[in-house]
Amino acid sequence: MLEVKHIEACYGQSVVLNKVSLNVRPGQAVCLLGRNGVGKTTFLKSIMGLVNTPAGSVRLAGREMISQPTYLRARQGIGYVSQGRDIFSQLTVKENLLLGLEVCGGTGCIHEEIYDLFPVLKTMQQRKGGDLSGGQQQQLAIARALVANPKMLILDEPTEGIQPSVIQDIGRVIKHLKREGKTTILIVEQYLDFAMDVADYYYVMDKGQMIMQGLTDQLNYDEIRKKIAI
Ligand SMILES: Nc1ncnc2c1ncn2[C@@H]1O[C@H](COP(=O)(O)OP(=O)(O)OP(=O)(O)O)[C@@H](O)[C@H]1O
Repeated sequence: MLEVKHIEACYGQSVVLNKVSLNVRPGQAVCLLGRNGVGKTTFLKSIMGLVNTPAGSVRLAGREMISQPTYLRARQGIGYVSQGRDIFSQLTVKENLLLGLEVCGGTGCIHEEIYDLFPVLKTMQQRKGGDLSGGQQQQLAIARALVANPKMLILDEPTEGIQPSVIQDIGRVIKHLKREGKTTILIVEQYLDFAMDVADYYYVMDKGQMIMQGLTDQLNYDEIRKKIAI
């Protein structure tokens, strides 16, 4: 579904990613692990066209996207939930969700399934985004990405700073999406237990390069912990 090949990314003169490759097969959930500052967020931004990528290729369902602007990548089916969540604090929960439909030209509606996945959003539809807790904002950000039915959902550290019960809820949603088979998922995560619970395959990044990869059910916990420990 997603094939990233030999991608390079830089901020000005500073090269952050050096020929990084990663594949996510249709219906899979893949996690990208690594210490702080190794380039994980930059990698996701490269997929979305939010950083300068002088070399490499990003294909979604076989289609090259590397020269396309971010909005076209989103329109082709990538839902991206950034680390900061980017909730509009002065808009209501419902208005934030409606913005998710802009990806497909503002047409369509918020299907009941979204509220089934995140019941808290139904009860809080008229509340301002800024009044929600961090965990509720994270759920809103994921829901907003899902309203456009993305082929590929990309999550940047969805558990960061979030209480355990909400982490469990987010884990349940990811597993549900996998079971449904309609959405392929790529997650950057530092919380190893969560990543192993939801993902089928893992990559480990260090200093702008992939250093390990494999099936999560064959993963050696101690070895990985050493690679991602701060
Ligand atoms: N906008 C920017 N301008 C310049 N350098 C940046 C910018 N954003 C990130 N960097 C640098 O790029 C490198 C990789 O950062 P990145 O945020 O991709 O890492 P990360 O693995 O996602 O870390 P974290 O887990 O802390 O989010 C770091 O050295 C960082 O300082």
